[in-house]
Amino acid sequence: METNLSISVLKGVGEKTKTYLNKLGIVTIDDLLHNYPRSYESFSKPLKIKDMVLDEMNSIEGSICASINQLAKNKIKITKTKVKDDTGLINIIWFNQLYIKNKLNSSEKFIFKGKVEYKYGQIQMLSPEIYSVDEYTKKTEALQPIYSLTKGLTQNNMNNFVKQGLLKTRNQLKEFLPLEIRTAHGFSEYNYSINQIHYPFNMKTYKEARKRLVFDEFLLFQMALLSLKTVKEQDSTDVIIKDDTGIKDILKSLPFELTKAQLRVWNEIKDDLYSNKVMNRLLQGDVGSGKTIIAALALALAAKNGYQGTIMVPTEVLAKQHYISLKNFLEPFNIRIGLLVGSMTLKEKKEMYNNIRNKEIDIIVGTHALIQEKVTYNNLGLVITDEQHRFGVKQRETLIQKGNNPHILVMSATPIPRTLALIVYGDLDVSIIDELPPNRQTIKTYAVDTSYRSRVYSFIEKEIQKGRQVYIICPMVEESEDLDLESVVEYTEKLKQSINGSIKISYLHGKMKGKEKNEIMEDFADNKIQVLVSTTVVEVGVNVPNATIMVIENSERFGLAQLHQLRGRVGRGEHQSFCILLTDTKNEKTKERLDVLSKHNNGFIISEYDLKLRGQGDLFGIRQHGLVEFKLGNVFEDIELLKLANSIAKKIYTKDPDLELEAHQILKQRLIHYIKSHYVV
Ligand SMILES: Nc1ncnc2c1ncn2[C@@H]1O[C@H](COP(=O)(O)OP(=O)(O)OP(=O)(O)O)[C@@H](O)[C@H]1O
Repeated sequence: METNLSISVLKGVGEKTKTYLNKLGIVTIDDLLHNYPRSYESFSKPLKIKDMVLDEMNSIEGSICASINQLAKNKIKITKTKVKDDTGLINIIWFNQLYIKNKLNSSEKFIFKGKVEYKYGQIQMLSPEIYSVDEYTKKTEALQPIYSLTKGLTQNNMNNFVKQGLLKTRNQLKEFLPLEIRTAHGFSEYNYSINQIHYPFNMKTYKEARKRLVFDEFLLFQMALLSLKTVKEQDSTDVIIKDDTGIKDILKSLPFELTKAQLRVWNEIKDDLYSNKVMNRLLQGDVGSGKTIIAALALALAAKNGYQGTIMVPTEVLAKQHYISLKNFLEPFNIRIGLLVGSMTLKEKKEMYNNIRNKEIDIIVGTHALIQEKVTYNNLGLVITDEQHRFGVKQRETLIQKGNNPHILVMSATPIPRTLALIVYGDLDVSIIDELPPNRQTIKTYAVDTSYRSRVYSFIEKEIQKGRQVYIICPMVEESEDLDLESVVEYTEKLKQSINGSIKISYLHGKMKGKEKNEIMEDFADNKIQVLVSTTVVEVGVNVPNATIMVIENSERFGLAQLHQLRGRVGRGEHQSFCILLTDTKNEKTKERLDVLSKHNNGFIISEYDLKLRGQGDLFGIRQHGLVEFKLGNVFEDIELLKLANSIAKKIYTKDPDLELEAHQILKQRLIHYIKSHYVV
């Protein structure tokens, strides 16, 4: 059975439904079967009649006392039944289903599942489902899937499609885990697991299925990572870095001293660069901890030793900002910096390509534009990617390929525990900047409801009078039809009416052209714009130390890690900064989340809370940051399985580097499919 058949082969999937399913990432039967339930519900044990809860769904077990069929005045056919157990009696009513009366044999017991209401002066159950005792007992053990939906789809639709999918592929999915691994670690069979993850017989079979499928996800991910990784930790490099004399002068020229944590990390990086092995290091640091200067020093060291270096960042705004910082830090020391981003004109780009090729530039800062075919580097010795989880692994690889075993530094502001980082990022060494520069004041954070908005605006006016600047974050770009969310464009208009007319306000969002965005950010950096209303495009790494207020509208929409990142845009200078989280949420969990932010400023602590507060599979921003997408696996809770997958992936490659053994053929096919669907640039 070909599981990559289109979902259109299923009954009930027409063009419209197909687009709805596509929205959920479901294109083939294979996708459908790997679209696991979001959660499950099970049938609860039947209650005694006296314990029924009014206005809720109840299940009761009882026998029939009497049943009659009647015709009501409005011609509706009614079946009325009295059911009793040892605690009481209840009336049950069905409409237009006269056949039910014959079904209800008075010598048998039945289970009735339905809503109990007080109507016409008595308690009654309306149109319940009817089960035999045996049937119902089975249901209490089984788990019913609940799927994520999109507009146009119902749980019934999804159930129907998945059931058809399972029927079509019945026990013919190709098992790809070698038998040896399955038996050694007690993993259940593939077909069984897929069936059980959708319709578990009971909790035990669900757990078995989940364990197997989580392992699958982790194994494929680890194997993909290893297969894409052409540069291994142990590889030697021809990049020779010996002389750091120039660096001492740069350090002396800085307007600040490096913190202890920065110094430690800088030494770790320097040691790597001095060794004859390729550096493969992850640099983690909380927001505002000062990663940029470390990157600048590493690039300068490479340049002073005759090598080109690049730094690839996810947005043009950030590229421009890094370009300016690096110029300030390094140009006085005869290090030439260039910028390469998509929005440059063809002429500008061509000129930059030439400069790079002829080594008239030492350090190139840019976005994806850096990995274009036309870019030929001249002695590329160091590749830095900032916020790399926004890039596919493949993109990082493409850049590395353009050098001759260059050193690699990956920078990230998403705090994750060290053991996890090691696995999730492959075998990178990890350096952590766990200290903020001195004289930073804690950002005062408040979660308030929208009735405070006008007070917030007065506060904004006061800070602006003092010369400071403000960010306001809204979740949407344009007015949205079905959600009551603030949109950037509308909001800016409203804001202009609500605050002092002389305040300069502008907006920024991801759909604007690169050039336009750069101009706005430059104006904001130069204090030509005082209030910037923006979507989360400012989230990653924007550095305007004069900004002291961060207002986040609809803050309930964001995860903790993202809120922490957003808040990190203020408090980057000497002035006291504030973060105001506006929300009208009544949800206790959300309030708790916002409360964590009000109490804590340290990203590592916040990430631990995030883990505790969020449920399974929805961990602190990893998914939201696109770091790694696991459908079932939770890299924290399933860490043992992740470690196992890591070691088994390595074993498989050691034994069979090109996956040529017979026992690995189906695994290889599955892996190719996985890589194609996850990592194609
Ligand atoms: N040791 C230091 N002492 C004082 N200021 C510092 C120090 N190191 C960096 N800074 C300043 O702190 C600010 C934040 O630094 P940087 O932009 O490098 O942070 P970051 O780690 O990249 O943060 P983010 O992840 O939020 O982008 C900058 O204005 C920088 O000049």
